[in-house]
Amino acid sequence: MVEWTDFERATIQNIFSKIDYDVVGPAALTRSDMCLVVYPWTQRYFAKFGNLYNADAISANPNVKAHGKTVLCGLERAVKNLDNIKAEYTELSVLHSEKLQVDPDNFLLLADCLTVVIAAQLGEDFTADVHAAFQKFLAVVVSALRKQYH
Ligand code: HEM
Repeated sequence: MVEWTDFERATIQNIFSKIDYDVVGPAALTRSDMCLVVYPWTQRYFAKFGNLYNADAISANPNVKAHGKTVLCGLERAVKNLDNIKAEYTELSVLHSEKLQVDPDNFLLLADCLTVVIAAQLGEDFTADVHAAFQKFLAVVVSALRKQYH
């Protein structure tokens, strides 16, 4: 069972209330310094999304953009269920492991990309304490996503 301080709860809720899902999710996947570009092996999971030929193609790809928002909506479920993230993510974990066969090391890469984009969005509000709370949230999310891997 993960314990959250009041500060951590408030900080995580606050971050998600401030960010624009249509911007942050897609940016974390597609910005030229972000996940699908910097870690090109992550592209193999998205073959059906069409043209991922180079950074420009990736950032213009509407399927990838839509998926960025899907990931943020997935994270929102965790924010709304901070005390029960593992249970909330059971199906998502099974999906990524059994059906999509995503190498779970990639979760951390995407988590880091999200952190960079959110830090840029929050600017000076992204203090060391906020960073620590967000990092903890992502660690719990990643651990929940890994839960159903055998
Ligand atoms: C923070 C980590 C992540 C979260 C919260 C997350 C969340 C989600 C969600 C909510 C879906 C949609 C599930 C559904 O349709 O029921 C999804 C699908 C998917 N995810 Fe993830 N994901 C994460 C990391 C990753 C990573 C790192 C990869 C691969 C490198 C990946 C690959 C996929 C693929 C290929 C799909 C299916 C896309 C499609 O067919 O439309 N995910 N993910």
